[in-house]
Amino acid sequence: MPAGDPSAPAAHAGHAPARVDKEHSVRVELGARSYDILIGEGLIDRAGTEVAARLPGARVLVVTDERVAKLHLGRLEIALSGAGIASSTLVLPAGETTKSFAHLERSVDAILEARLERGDAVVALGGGVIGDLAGFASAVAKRGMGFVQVPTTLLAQVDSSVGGKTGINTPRGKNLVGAFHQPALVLSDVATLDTLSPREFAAGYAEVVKYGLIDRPDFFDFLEKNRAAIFAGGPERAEAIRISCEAKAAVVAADEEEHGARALLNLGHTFGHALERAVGYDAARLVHGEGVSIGMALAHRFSVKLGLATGQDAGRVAAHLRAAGLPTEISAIPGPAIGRETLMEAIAQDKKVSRGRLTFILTRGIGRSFLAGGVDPAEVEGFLDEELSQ
Ligand SMILES: NC(=O)c1ccc[n+]([C@@H]2O[C@H](COP(=O)([O-])OP(=O)(O)OC[C@H]3O[C@@H](n4cnc5c(N)ncnc54)[C@H](O)[C@@H]3O)[C@@H](O)[C@H]2O)c1
Ligand SMILES: O=C(O)C(=O)C[C@@H](O)[C@H](O)[C@H](O)COP(=O)(O)O
Ligand SMILES: [Zn+2]
Repeated sequence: MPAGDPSAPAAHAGHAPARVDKEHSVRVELGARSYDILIGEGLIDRAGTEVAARLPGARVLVVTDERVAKLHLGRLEIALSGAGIASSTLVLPAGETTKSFAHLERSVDAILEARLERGDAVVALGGGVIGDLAGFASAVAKRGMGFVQVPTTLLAQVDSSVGGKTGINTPRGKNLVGAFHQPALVLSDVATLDTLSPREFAAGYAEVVKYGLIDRPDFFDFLEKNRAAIFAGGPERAEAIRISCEAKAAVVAADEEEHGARALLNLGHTFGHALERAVGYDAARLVHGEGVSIGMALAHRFSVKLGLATGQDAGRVAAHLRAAGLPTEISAIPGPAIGRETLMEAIAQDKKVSRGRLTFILTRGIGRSFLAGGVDPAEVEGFLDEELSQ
C-alpha cells in the first residue's frame, strides 16, 4: 500500500547492489529514426561521447528535477563538457504535477533563452515526469528538435524513455496533451537506481510485470523467480530492464503511433489513469506505477468477472504485485474514498475511447492480454461497485 514520502532516499532492500559486469544494447527499429537504448553501470560518465556520436556539434539543454539534480546532474554536466558539448540546465520541481502547461511553457522558454537551434537537443535527466515533459517541449519548440533520454527511475528505464510518447496532464486527465517524438538515444545508467526510494523502485516494477502479463508468460515466471534479486540490485535487475526494453521496442517498431497493437502497453492504465486523476495526481496518495499495479489487478479481476480468465491467474498476478510491495485494491489508496462516478468520468476521457465506446485491455490469462473494444459501461460500473464495496 502506498505509504510515506515517495521521494525519500533509501537503499531498497538494504543490500549493497552487486555490480553489473555487462552492458546491454537494444535497438528501436524505426527506419531513419531508429535509436539505441544503452543499459549499464556508470553510463552517465559516457553521456558526452555517446551524445556527440549521434548528434555531432549539438548544444544541449538538460532538463531535470530538484531531487535528481542533487544526485546525478553534476556527473552529467562533467561528461558533456568533457566531450566539448556546451550545455545549460533547467531544474524543475519533482513530481507528477510538473507535467503541466505551466512547466511546458517554462521548458520551451528555456530552450529559446538558450538560443538552441533545431539540430541542438534537449536532454531529459530524471524519471518519466521529466522525460514526458522535456520530450514534449523538444517536440514543439521550433516544431521539433533533438531529444535524448537519460532515465533515472526504474519506470523510466523500462518504459517511459522508450517509444516517443511525450506529453502533459490536465485536470481533465492524464497525458491528454502530447506528441509522438522519438529520442535519438536512451542512456540508462542502472547505477542511478541505487538512490531511488523503495516505493519508487516498486512503482517502476509494476511496468516490468506488465510486459510479462501482456504476452510474455516466461518473463512473468522469471520475475516470480528473481524478484528478490531484482530488488536487491543484482545482475537480474539489468536483465529485467533489457527484456522490458526489448518487449517495448518490438511493440513500438510494429505500431509507433498506436493505431492498434501498441494499445496493449496500456494494460492496467484505463483504471490506473482514472485513479491518478481521482487523487489529483497527489504522489502522497498514488504514483503512476502504483495506479498501474491496481489497474492490472483490476483488469485481471474484470476479465474473471466477464468469464474470460480464471480466478487462479488473477490471484497469482495480485500475489506477485503484493509481494513486490505494490497495491492491488482501490481501498489501498490512502485518503478520502474514491467514488464510482469520478472513475467513470475519467474513463470516458481515456484516449482509447473510439466513437464513444470504451476500449479495455483484458486478458485470457497470464501473458494472454488482448484489446477489447466496445466494452459495455454498465459492466464496468457493476464491476467497480463490487470493487469499491470491499
Ligand atoms: N511516455 C511513456 O511511454 C510513459 C510510460 C510510462 C509512464 N509514463 C509517465 O511517467 C511518469 C512516472 O514516471 P516516474 O515513475 O519515473 O516518476 P517521476 O519522474 O515523478 O520520478 C519519481 C520520483 O523519483 C525521483 N527520482 C528520479 N530519479 C531518481 C533517482 N535516481 N534517485 C532518487 N530519486 C529519483 C524523482 O525526483 C521523483 O520524485 C508518469 O507521468 C507517467 O504517466 C510515461
Ligand atoms: O508507450 C505506451 O504506449 C504506453 O502506453 C506506456 C504506458 O506505460 C505509459 O504510461 C503511457 O504514457 C500511457 O500512454 P497513454 O497514451 O495512455 O497516455
Ligand atoms: Zn505507464
